[in-house]
Amino acid sequence: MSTVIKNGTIVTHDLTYKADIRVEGGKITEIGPNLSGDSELDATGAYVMPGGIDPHTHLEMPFMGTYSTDDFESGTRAALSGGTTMVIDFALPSPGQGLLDALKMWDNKSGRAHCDYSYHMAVTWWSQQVFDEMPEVVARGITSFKHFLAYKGALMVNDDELFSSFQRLRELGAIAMVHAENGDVVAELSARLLAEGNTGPEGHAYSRPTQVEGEATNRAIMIADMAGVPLYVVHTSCEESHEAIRRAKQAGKRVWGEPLIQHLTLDESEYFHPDWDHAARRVMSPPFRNKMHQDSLWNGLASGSLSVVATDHCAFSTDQKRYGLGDFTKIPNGTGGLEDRMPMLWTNGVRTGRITMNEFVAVTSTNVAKIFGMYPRKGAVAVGADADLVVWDPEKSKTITASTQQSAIDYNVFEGKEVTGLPRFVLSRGRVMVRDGAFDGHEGHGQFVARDANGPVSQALSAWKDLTAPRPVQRSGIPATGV
Ligand SMILES: NC(=O)NCCC(=O)O
Ligand SMILES: [Zn+2]
Ligand SMILES: [Zn+2]
Repeated sequence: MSTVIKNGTIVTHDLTYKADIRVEGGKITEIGPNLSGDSELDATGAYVMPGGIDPHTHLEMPFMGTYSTDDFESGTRAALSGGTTMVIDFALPSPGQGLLDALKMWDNKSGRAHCDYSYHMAVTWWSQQVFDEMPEVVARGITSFKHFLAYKGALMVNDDELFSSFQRLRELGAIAMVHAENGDVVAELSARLLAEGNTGPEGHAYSRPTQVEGEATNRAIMIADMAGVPLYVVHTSCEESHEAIRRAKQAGKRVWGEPLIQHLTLDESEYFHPDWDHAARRVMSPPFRNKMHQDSLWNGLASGSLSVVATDHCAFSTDQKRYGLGDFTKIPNGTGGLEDRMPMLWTNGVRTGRITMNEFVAVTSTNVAKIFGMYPRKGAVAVGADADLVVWDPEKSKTITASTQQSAIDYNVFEGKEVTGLPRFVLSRGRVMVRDGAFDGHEGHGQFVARDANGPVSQALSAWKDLTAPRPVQRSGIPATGV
């Protein structure tokens, strides 16, 4: 059975052209004019793009005494409804828990996914066991490892652990990832703010100024460079962090930055809202920033110093947020966004001229696939690629509201925002999951995607580090050892 997407304009990260696409057996089998097939999807007036890939989600994640509410079922339903056809979630061992044990837990949850998925592994503690289990994790196609420099006393690792882990990742050809906020400083500032009576959600923003992010980003970049491993900085929210990434890139270091759609489009005024629930629902780390920082992030996407737009989807209900009434440090950190990332980025990025359509495809899909070792199977409109495709109607509009969303939580941080640019059809390995805007998915359709280690960037960096590694100077006439 073949499906043909007809009369659309294909938009990839580097090309825009008119052609039809034939899909068969879950793959793209032909691209060209005047194709026909067993069934047809009309893409007249629409763009046909690689489905979005969100490289940063936390579905049913144990965190801050609870579990994030969206699981692999509701989370991937939300993803597909917004044009995202793959997510990479974080397998998160509790400190003391083995990596392989955590993977089993994530495998038990992900069977309900509607779309394809992969995992990053989190390194939340360091030991011989973690060191020994890393090769098996990489062999299973989980080739990126996240480290938290924040969340002191919970998930945070120290610099010696970070350096040990980064060196191991270099040996394995894996990618290092970092949540870059200085957890020691955040803990001190939080204690002081609480003691001074700053107990509300705005205290969360006060406790995490941009300096804590800039410092930690710079530190992680330098440690990664000394270890010789490529580094991916998650949720880059401010100029200080972006500046560190920009500077590192200019100096030839291998680093990528990932702004979130929330940081691009929402600002810190949310935390000063008179309604406690409104403010607490927006508590995430790092917090939202001001317009200057937002401009920096947009400019980074346009110039290429920032590479990906993600969501960090980690959705907690209002009741869960209320764990933090009277103490902002107990508000579960995280916001949703999976259904809204693509329409919000299109509306605020492409329609305003901040980024091009091709840049949109790059930062929502292709760059993710390249960085994380699954290109061109994912992130491409090419013969042989998985038929993860979105037929994007640039004129279709809606107002975002929790009452019609797929996410299981009771609010939406983008409530009331008008978006123009929405999926008409979304295909996951050829199966139509969204039809004329209506969800028509299938629980359990999603498959795990094993990713490659030792990508071109890892190879190049390793070769350069080997070439420039310290070597003893060979001197004649002087004994090599003392007498
Ligand atoms: N970002 C956030 O506030 N929650 C999710 C966990 C993380 O990525 O730090
Ligand atoms: Zn994080
Ligand atoms: Zn996260």
